[in-house]
Amino acid sequence: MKPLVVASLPIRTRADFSKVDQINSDLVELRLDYMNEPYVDTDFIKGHLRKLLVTIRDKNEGGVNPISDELKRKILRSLDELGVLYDVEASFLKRNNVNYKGKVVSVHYFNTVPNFQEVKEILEKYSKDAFTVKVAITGKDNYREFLGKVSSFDNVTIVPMGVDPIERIAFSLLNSKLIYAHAGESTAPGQMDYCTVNRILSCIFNSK
Ligand SMILES: O=C1C[C@@](O)(C(=O)O)C[C@@H](O)[C@@H]1O
Repeated sequence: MKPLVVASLPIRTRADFSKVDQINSDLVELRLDYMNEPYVDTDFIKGHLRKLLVTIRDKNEGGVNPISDELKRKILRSLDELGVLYDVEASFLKRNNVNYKGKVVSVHYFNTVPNFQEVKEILEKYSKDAFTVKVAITGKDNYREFLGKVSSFDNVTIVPMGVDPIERIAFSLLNSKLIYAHAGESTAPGQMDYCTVNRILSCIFNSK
């Protein structure tokens, strides 16, 4: 199945929200952790519900600015009331009671490839009810074999980080619900621009 293309967009100021309307991808990820004080424009969210994936990335999983669990919990709960898709780390869910059903549950390893059992437990716990469970891993050691094992699970999103961006296309064809790309400014190593991703996937899936 063709993966959904997520254009990841750093949001530093309220003016940055207006960039969403210029982006023609399946989803636009609003990286609110780029803001010093994350701000949710409720009217804007309501007007773009089906296009948005809101992320407030924990600093210890690649986030830019620190945010307290309390503030993040409050924002995620308000986003849940609006019915908008958001990303929440499995590690955050261990500490906080917020809804993950129909949301992106994520885990990120920027330095090493972890023990598979750790990720297997996350996949088994969340993949039934989440929108998808996303596993993002740095391109070191046995990361291909590791992500190959992740691809055998249902409802996963596979993100190899810091490698040739074409590998994201390859893994997305294996079995990945989402493929992350940039809209001019990368939010992680190894992203391709979303227009190129759209073009490549159209060639692959329109030719099938
Ligand atoms: O978790 C992910 C994946 C990502 O880290 C990437 O490697 O494309 C980019 C982040 O913005 C997103 O929240």
